[in-house]
Order: sequence, then C-alpha cells, then structure tokens
Amino acid sequence: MSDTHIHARFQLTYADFALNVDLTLPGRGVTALFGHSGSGKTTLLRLIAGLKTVPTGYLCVNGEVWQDGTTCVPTHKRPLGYVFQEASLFPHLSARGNLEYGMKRVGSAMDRAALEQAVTLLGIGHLLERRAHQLSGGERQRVAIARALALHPRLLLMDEPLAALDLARKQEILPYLERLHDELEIPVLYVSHAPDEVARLADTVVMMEQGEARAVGPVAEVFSRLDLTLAQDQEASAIIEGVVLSHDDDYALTRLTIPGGRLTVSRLARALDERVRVRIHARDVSIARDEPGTSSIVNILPARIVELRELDPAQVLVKLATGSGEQTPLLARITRYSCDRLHLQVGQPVFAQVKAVALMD
Ligand SMILES: Nc1ncnc2c1ncn2[C@@H]1O[C@H](COP(=O)(O)OP(=O)(O)OP(=O)(O)O)[C@@H](O)[C@H]1O
Repeated sequence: MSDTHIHARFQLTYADFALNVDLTLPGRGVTALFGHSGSGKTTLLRLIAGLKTVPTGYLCVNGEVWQDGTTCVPTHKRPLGYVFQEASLFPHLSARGNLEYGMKRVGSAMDRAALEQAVTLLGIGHLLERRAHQLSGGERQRVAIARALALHPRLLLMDEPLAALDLARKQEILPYLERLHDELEIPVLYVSHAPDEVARLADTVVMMEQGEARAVGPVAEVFSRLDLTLAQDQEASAIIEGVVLSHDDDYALTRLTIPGGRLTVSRLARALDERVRVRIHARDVSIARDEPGTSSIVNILPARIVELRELDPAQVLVKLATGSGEQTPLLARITRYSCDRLHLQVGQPVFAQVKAVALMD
C-alpha cells in the first residue's frame, strides 16, 4: 500500500537555537505548524522546501523521497508551492500575467486544468485582468495562493499568509483558505502563531516549542490538552466538529449533531447536513454535580471529569469528556473555591453548562 504521510526528520543547530524534529504527518489536509515567535516554524518549513539543507535530514512526501542520506532534491525540482507572508506579485503584470509567469517556469509540465481549478478555488476569476497594485492585500494573497496551486504541487507550504493583512482582509480570505482542506488532494503545511486561525483552518496541529514538536495531533485533541499553554490561555477553548441537524426558525436556533451528542446554537445560515466547526471557550462552561432543573442555559451536557489542573490560587481548569462515548472534549475554567466546594474529582460524572457556542467564522 502506498505511504500517504509526510515523514520529516531534521536536526539543525544555530548559535542560539537548535531544531530537532521527527514527524509523521497526514498526507492530506491542513497541518498547522503552530507556536510562539522563534519556536522554529519557519526554519522547519524552509528545511522541508529545501531552501535550507542539513546533511542528515530526511523527508518523504506521500511516498516520494525528497531528501535522505544520499539524495537531496533541490528546491526548484521539488513539486511544491510556497506562499509567503507578503504576496510577492510582479506589480507590472496583471493577476493573469502573474499566474502564467509562474507556469512558464515549468514549461511543458504546465497544466491548464490546474490553473482553472486554482482560479475557481480562490474565487479570482473576476480579478484576472487587474494589475497587482489594483488588488487589495487579501486579493493579492489569493492570487499568490492560486499561483502556487497552478504549478500542480504535491505539497503546499504557507508561511503566515494572513499575518500582513488587517482584520477585515483576513476575514475576506479565510473562507477561501477553509476550502483548501475540503477540496485539495494535497497536504498543506500552514505556519501560524494565531490559535483562532489554527482552530478554524487546520485538521492537525504540530505545536512547536524551542525547536521541538511538543505535541502533534488532531486540532480538538491538542487544543484540549491541559499540559499545553493553549489550554492555559485566557482564550482557551474546545473545538468541536458538528453537522447541521435542524433549524428552529421560531426560536432562531440551530441544532447540531456532535460526536455522541447534540448542541443547540443561534440560528446558522447553513444548510442541513453541512459540516461546521464551533468553539466553546473554557470560561463559558460551568459545572454542576446534579442535573440542573430549571435553567436559562440551553446546552446542559452530561460529561465526565478527565483531568483537573490548578492554574493559580483562584482558578482551576477542568477537562471534561461529553457525548455518549465520552469522545468530545470540553474545557471548563472555574474557581478553585467552586472546585473544592463541589468536591470535583477525576472520573466523576457531572453536567457541563455551556453558556455560549461560537461558530468558527
Ligand atoms: N540563519 C540563521 N542563523 C542563526 N539563527 C537563525 C537563523 N535563522 C533563524 N534563526 C533563529 O532560529 C530561531 C527560530 O527561527 P524561526 O524563524 O524558525 O522561528 P518562527 O517560529 O518561524 O518565528 P516567527 O513566528 O517569528 O517567524 C530564532 O531564534 C531565529 O533567531
């Protein structure tokens, strides 16, 4: 059976920094390289692109070895697309000119179908005759992504593609990026230090810390690990994948199916059966030992306590598992006082009261 993974093993030492990773990542979908500034995300991406090489490195992408002890395919021969923070378009060329310029480099290997598909995926058909300077930052970045995809890469690398954009431009481009994990057959490695972006776009997260991969796994799993800084942050939240089950137009509500259970949220402008990703902040979840009788809170979910972690003298973070098979992680941030008063313990069945659920877009 063919290998549908990315295997990447690199060790590198600079004067004040060392990178040491040995990763096996999915060969499809969006994998975020996530971490603080200086944790080594860009260095890792450059090693994967071959822009930086170390003699002991190993890289195999969906069964193709790009680097091992004897071979190191040079960057320009690696079938990859690279999107940088700033879209580096030629200002004197139109969007179309920029797309085709990239394709000329691959000569006979150029693939019109790939170009058409990239133009459609990024929604830039109506912008093709505009010069680069007549495009907004978000539109330029969409052209840059389409240009990378038009080369029919077998791996797409994106280094903080939204970092140079203001909030409005980010919102404009995010829906197009979201399509990447639904519609692209190739793997995408996406560098970001923004938890929101990662929660919304990525399937898998590699959490980088001081040159090492501190955690690797599905977004929902990594975001709910109490030993990682993500869960300890004020914005800590559980990420849940749901499917639209029904709408209640009378009360302006939508019911979602989530693994092993249901959630009710404000009316979503989404079709039935559509997949959605929601986040529930730890600060919006409280815990009751007994099933609350009359409550204004709509979502009261039976759950079990998986882990407790004291954040400071005042606060405790609680990891819960909800759903019939207890497969959906939830986080709750409560006072240490309440934790003691309720005698909360690992393994205990409780009720999670969810005050707010936010759609991830
Ligand atoms: N050519 C180099 N020589 C020496 N040190 C370097 C070199 N390139 C990067 N570094 C150092 O390696 C570390 C990791 O840098 P890197 O750019 O990979 O981090 P990052 O996680 O991508 O950060 P950011 O989010 O700020 O881009 C930093 O401390 C940086 O100063």
